[in-house]
Amino acid sequence: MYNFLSGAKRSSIFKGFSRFSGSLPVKTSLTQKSIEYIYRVGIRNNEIKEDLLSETRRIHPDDAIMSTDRIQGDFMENPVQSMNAKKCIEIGVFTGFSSLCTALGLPDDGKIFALDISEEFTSIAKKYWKLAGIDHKIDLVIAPALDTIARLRREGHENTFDFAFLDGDKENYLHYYENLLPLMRKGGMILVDNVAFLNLAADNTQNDGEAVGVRQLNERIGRDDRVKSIALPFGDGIFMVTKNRLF
Ligand SMILES: C[S@@+](CC[C@H](N)C(=O)[O-])C[C@H]1O[C@@H](n2cnc3c(N)ncnc32)[C@H](O)[C@@H]1O
Repeated sequence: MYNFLSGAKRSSIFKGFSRFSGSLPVKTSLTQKSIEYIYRVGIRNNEIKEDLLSETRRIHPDDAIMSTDRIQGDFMENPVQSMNAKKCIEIGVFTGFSSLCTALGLPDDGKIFALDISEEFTSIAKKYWKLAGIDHKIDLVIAPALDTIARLRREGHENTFDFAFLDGDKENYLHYYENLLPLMRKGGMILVDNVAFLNLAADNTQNDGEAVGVRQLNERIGRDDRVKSIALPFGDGIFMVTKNRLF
């Protein structure tokens, strides 16, 4: 028997939870308590992930906010594993949390090209990748990511990547996307972090380079017929983008 509360009780509980934003009906019934509950039951315990994030907070307290959200990290392991991804690329490594999550979804012979410019941040990454026993899956490249992507394209890697995670400097987001897409195989997936960019993307009065960069890419993806896409409202917002065809 269908028993999702009685009709009257259901409608009284949901009253006020369906909010309208312009012409978009947004059904959100989640209270803060429920969000915390979902995080509690939904995130799998992993000591190395927790240790990496707490060392990041201790050593880089002012930058620790850059780590990918804990639930997003666990989320990304799932498409990586279910699509049998083997060849991945990440732009923006920081202390290595998102690369660790991607690597945990890969088979033993999978590979991530992990791109960053900071030896200092990524020294923590290397320590935890080794502790997790996944360091052999990650090739760290310390150089401006646009240069590394251009080199990969020249060296014949176009149409070969299964999965990409875009989380680098936001001013360059649109350039990263346009240069990453040719590297992806048909059906390959790009996850783009920070769709909301700390609530600045939705505020058109915020015109610094990073907010503008994120906004430009969000609008580009939404109109791009080379891909399927959906933006998911958790963490700082994440765009899931799948390449439709070769071009
Ligand atoms: C938001 S953090 C990445 C967070 C990471 N995904 C994680 O889960 O911890 C952005 C990173 O981009 C790097 N970055 C900034 N400019 C870059 C560039 N031109 N090329 C490559 N990486 C860059 C920074 O050093 C920083 O580590």
